[in-house]
Amino acid sequence: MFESQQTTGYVVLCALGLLLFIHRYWLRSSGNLNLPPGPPGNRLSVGPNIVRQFNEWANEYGPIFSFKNGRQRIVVLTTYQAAVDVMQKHGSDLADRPRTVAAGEILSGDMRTLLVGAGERLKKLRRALHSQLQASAARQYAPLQRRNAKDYVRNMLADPEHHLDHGRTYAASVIMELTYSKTTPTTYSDPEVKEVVKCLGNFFEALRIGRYLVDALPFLKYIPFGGVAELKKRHEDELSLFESQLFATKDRMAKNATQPCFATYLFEHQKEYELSDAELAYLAGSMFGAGSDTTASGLGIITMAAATHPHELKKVQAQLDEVVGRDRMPNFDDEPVLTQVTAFVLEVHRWRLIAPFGFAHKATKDIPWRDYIIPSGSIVYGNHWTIMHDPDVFAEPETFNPDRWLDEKGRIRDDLKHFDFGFGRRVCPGQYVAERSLFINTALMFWAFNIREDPAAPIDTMSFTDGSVVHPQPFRVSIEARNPNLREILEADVD
Ligand code: HEM
Repeated sequence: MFESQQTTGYVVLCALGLLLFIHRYWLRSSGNLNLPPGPPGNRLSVGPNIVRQFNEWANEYGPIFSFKNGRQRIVVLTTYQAAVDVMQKHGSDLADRPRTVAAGEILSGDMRTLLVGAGERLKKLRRALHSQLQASAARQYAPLQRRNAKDYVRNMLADPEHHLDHGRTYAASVIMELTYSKTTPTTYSDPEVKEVVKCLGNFFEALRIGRYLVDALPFLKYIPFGGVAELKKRHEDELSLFESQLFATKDRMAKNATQPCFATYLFEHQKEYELSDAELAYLAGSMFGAGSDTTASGLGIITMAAATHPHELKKVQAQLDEVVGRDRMPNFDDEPVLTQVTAFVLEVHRWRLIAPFGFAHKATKDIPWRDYIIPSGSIVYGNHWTIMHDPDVFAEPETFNPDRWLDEKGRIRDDLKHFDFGFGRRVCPGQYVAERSLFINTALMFWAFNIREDPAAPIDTMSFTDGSVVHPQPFRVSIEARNPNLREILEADVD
């Protein structure tokens, strides 16, 4: 009896599956799978504030919308489920990047990982990155991350007004040491760092839609005047900067005067990866662009969230007091039990996105989703902001609520994800290093300080810079040590 019921169940399921398949096949073959809905006409420019525009269209058109930008079709996914179904499950069909002539081909000589299209070169670059940044490798940076996080605490204690700059200093120092084994103190005013930051500014400028005519008229690439000449010059300057940093490390290697780092690893494995000197220089050089700016922004948002949500800060501090106590500072070994710290950071990733509309992927196959088709060749964005504010998954999405990341036993939920690090095959390779940076700084900062909003200067938590990676606009906070012996404990602490 039970067996026959089970068999009938299977038959019904198979029949339903077959019907669905036939329906899809019929829709596709009859050309009836629709293009996703979207604003009419040709949107040659989506306006200066892409985040706002994408959010408005998400409200109007729902989980998926599309529009034409010149000859290019752009498709945007706006809900959590759409992101899982398309960006994650079709990761291999979306591993490519759209062509960017100004930023990718000319300025970066087609060597900046972020913009390299799918293919052999990308595989080699990502393999090299992965070997040094994957979860197990990321653990080796614990001492350097914690040492710099303590400097962050020291800087906050001495000069709370410049808290955003201290976040930048932390992020720059960690990346410079991890990449080139640079151990001399790093600040944003260092000439070397200033040069790298200038290159990063040039890069984001070149990425801006409509900034360079050559993106609309690629043949201009071969006529080196005006914008193209400027981009070529910037490429030469950038390459020579990245090469000088890389070869300085090689010189130190020859003198046995360097610690192992990403650059030394690259030289030792250059033959295996079959990468040229210029490719190595870019691979190492663009770590700063990808890893420093983003991490610094994350630290700023954490301070913003703490100052504007005192109740949530207190909850984290209560756990810190219980697990760590007041006589020593937290460390990475405490991480598994400091679930409130992890939940706070996860909620920061959801609440205010560091890369709010994500980075462009390119479809290399037709991708069906529900009754729609994402045509091969489309540029596809998973809109991080709306995905992480999807009310079907995150109740009251505007509310900063770290508890949503915890299960009933207070453990971190494993059925929920944030997409601040992107998707599928192009997911951020630095995510483990970044997560550990945000964890240790949050643990140390919240252990050390009460962070408060200054009632005379209320914080606008929606006030951010524009761009692919955004930063909080400057805001004031009051920072007060929780322990009168903070300085002594800091000095006595050894890694
Ligand atoms: C909180 C900090 C960070 C955030 C929010 C972040 C976010 C992202 C995002 C959204 C992408 C693009 C993913 C996509 O296309 O779907 C990306 C790519 C990348 N990130 Fe990160 N990132 C962070 C930190 C780092 C760090 C610390 C490093 C290096 C140490 C790093 C290295 C890279 C690289 C090399 C890429 C290009 C990968 C590719 O295009 O294949 N990132 N990151």
